[in-house]
Amino acid sequence: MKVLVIGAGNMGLTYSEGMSNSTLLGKHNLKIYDTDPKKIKTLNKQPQFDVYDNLEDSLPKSDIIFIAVKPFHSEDLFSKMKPLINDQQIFVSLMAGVTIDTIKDQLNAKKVVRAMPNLPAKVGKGVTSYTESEAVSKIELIMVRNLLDTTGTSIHVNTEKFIDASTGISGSGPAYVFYFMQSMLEAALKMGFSDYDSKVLVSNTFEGAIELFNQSNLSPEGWIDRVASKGGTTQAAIDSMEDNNVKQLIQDAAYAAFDRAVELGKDK
Ligand SMILES: NC(=O)C1=CN([C@@H]2O[C@H](COP(=O)(O)OP(=O)(O)OC[C@H]3O[C@@H](n4cnc5c(N)ncnc54)[C@H](O)[C@@H]3O)[C@@H](O)[C@H]2O)C=CC1
Ligand SMILES: O=C(O)[C@@H]1CCC=N1
Repeated sequence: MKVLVIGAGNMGLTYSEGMSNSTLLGKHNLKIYDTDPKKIKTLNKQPQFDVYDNLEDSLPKSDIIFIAVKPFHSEDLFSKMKPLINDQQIFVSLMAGVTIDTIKDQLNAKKVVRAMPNLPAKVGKGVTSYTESEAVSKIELIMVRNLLDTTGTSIHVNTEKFIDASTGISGSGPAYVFYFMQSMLEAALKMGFSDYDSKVLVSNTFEGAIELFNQSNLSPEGWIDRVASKGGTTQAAIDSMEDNNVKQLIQDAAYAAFDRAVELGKDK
């Protein structure tokens, strides 16, 4: 099985590293193609990848092709790929919004998997949702899933609506968590802690809370009850968030990302 990754940015490189560190692909079965000469130069120093600056030499002989460019680059890319592809190849798009129908039409491809990963894939803790076009067989889907899972875990969804929805939850989600972290860091700094101490307080609070959650069957609400004493400090904080409708605002944000994913698909 020969894999090509198109676009060596955050996501493309993360997947390339995940796949090359796994036992799924033998040596020289992972190719990376990018148009940025600086990226090519840096990547050429990494022996685990075969790096290409053109599609003619990299695309025709690949079995599974990951597409990890920004959505607005897809149209131009597809027009260049179109003459070089065949019906047996499987295209795995990591792009937000771009629909399977768009990929099938603009690329003239049959086998398409649309996936929505997230950035913790960089540390093997990613979560990816994925769905496929009719022409992708069960075995092919398992092969793709195994490749996706080299960066963490994945869930299969039956419709693309859930790819757009998961963009609003898990795809963009790490940024919401970082936003919360940034807010807590700024609060700690305002209270007079040093940069270093603020970071230790905030990062360990997040890490510890996630660990508690993962090691139990308790819901986040259940854990809030364990932290909060009646009439105490946590209750004061939670009351303040409830008064300010923070839960609703976070849900609105997730829906804004979901809506934007749908909109990106319509722009094409
Ligand atoms: N960054 C994230 O957290 C997530 C990103 N995504 C999706 O992944 C895709 C890539 O995002 P990032 O990796 O963050 O972008 P990025 O900007 O880090 O990487 C894109 C790469 O594509 C290359 N490129 C541009 N045009 C090209 C072309 N025609 N042929 C070959 N290479 C080309 C660029 O040189 C760059 O290296 C996007 O479509 C995004 O929607 C999905 C989920 C999470
Ligand atoms: O912001 C974006 O459009 C991409 C998709 C999910 C995370 N990053």
